[in-house]
Amino acid sequence: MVGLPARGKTYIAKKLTRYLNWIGINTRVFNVGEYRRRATLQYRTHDFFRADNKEAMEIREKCARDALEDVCEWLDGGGEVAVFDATNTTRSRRQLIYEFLTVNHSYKTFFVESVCTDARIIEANIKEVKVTSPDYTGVNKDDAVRDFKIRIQHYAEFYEPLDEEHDKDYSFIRIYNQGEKFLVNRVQGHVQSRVVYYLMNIHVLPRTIYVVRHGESDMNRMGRIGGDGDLSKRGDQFASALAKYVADEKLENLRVWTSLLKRTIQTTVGIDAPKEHWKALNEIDAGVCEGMTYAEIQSKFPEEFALRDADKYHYRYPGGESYQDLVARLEPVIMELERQENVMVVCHQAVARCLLAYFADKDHVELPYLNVPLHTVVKLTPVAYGCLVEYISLHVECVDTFRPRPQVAKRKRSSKPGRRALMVDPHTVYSSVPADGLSNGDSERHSSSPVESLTNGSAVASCNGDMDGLTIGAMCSGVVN
Ligand SMILES: O=P(O)(O)OC[C@H]1O[C@@](CO)(OP(=O)(O)O)[C@@H](O)[C@@H]1O
Repeated sequence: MVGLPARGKTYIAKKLTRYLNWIGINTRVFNVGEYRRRATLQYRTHDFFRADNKEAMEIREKCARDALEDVCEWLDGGGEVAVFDATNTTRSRRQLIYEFLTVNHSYKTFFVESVCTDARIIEANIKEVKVTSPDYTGVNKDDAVRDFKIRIQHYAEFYEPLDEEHDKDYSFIRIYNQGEKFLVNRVQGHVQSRVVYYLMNIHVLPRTIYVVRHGESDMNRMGRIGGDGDLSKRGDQFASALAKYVADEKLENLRVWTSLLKRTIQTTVGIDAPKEHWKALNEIDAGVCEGMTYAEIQSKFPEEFALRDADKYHYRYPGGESYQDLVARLEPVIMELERQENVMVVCHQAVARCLLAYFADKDHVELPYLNVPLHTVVKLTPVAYGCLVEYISLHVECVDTFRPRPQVAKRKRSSKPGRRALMVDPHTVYSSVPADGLSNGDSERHSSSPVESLTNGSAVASCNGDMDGLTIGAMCSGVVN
């Protein structure tokens, strides 16, 4: 990152990192401010940032070098992208970065500069995020704003922006006033071009995104997966409740997106807003298992069933898709969502999980077990460095289609290279979702053993998904080595 303080660098760094991780590129932010805070501990005024403060300058240099060492260690250990979040406002600092990472370690360096000349944006940024920074713990808000503005001046005295002449050999993007215009130079390779495309699509205007599953379907009531069934009577009631909810929210220029499947289109009939239907929003394709209950899959394809339980994110149904495939299919949807303002996406269980994982920064282990109940609106509101996630039940009864992370999952080393050796008990009994009322997770699985040990000595702790009303943070995060 490059740019004066309060130019949204950390916002960009975190958002980009969330996106790259979601598409499967292992990415991490290294924030030099955190190294500085660890090194200095006590509160520092703007004096600390004066270029003639020799002692402070040495500390700042050391922090940057330490962070760069950590970047290298992390990339050497299998990390794919490191976002080096600091001001990096001088040519000498950028040269140090380039020499360290590209010349000495052969990693590609790509600079992302945020240039901001709009005083209102800077003021808003200072007030929204800077005064609550740990640098100003216990400091009065006005004093913090005043101090921070002087800190910016100290940086501004020595600021050398990236420019086409001096920096023509570097790969970089300059973003002006949060996306008003861009200058892109020497993009090298696939990752950089995806980064550029992403950064050119995001915006910071306030808006709300709603992710909703279709109303309960006849297939849901029978506990059958996939297919293209109609809504049940209760599903229709939810459709009416949703139309009322949308009308009450009084959103400007709301757009409604559905999949091409009947149950999502039927759910939106009463909503008074322009609608678009995306094939990319169709539910995960369960291949040969389409239309079956989990119990039927388990009895007809016990090995497949066990494989899915062992690694639900990567498991691909024969003739169908995996969650990983689904994320790839949904990337254009995410990109378009980033470009839009208020949008309601009416979709399906697996699709909703993938979209929510992006917004709430959930990893591949948690993603396929996020609990997204039917007849519930998930409301996403962007806040400083992330997203507020609210679950709003519209109080229309429905079945529970959530199948918790299985309790029984053993692995042992394979004797045949390349073939995953699994010891998931394919005989654990499943019952289908009851057709006559609200089910809880208990109705679905009756398993025997609570925790299984792995052959390498560590354990997989099982846990059930849970929702705490406001966030989807309390989900499973078991680690499988
Ligand atoms: O990945 P799992 O947990 O099986 O959930 C996906 C399943 O959810 C279901 C319901 O069980 O989605 P949907 O919301 O479209 O009805 C199935 O169609 C789909 O296969």
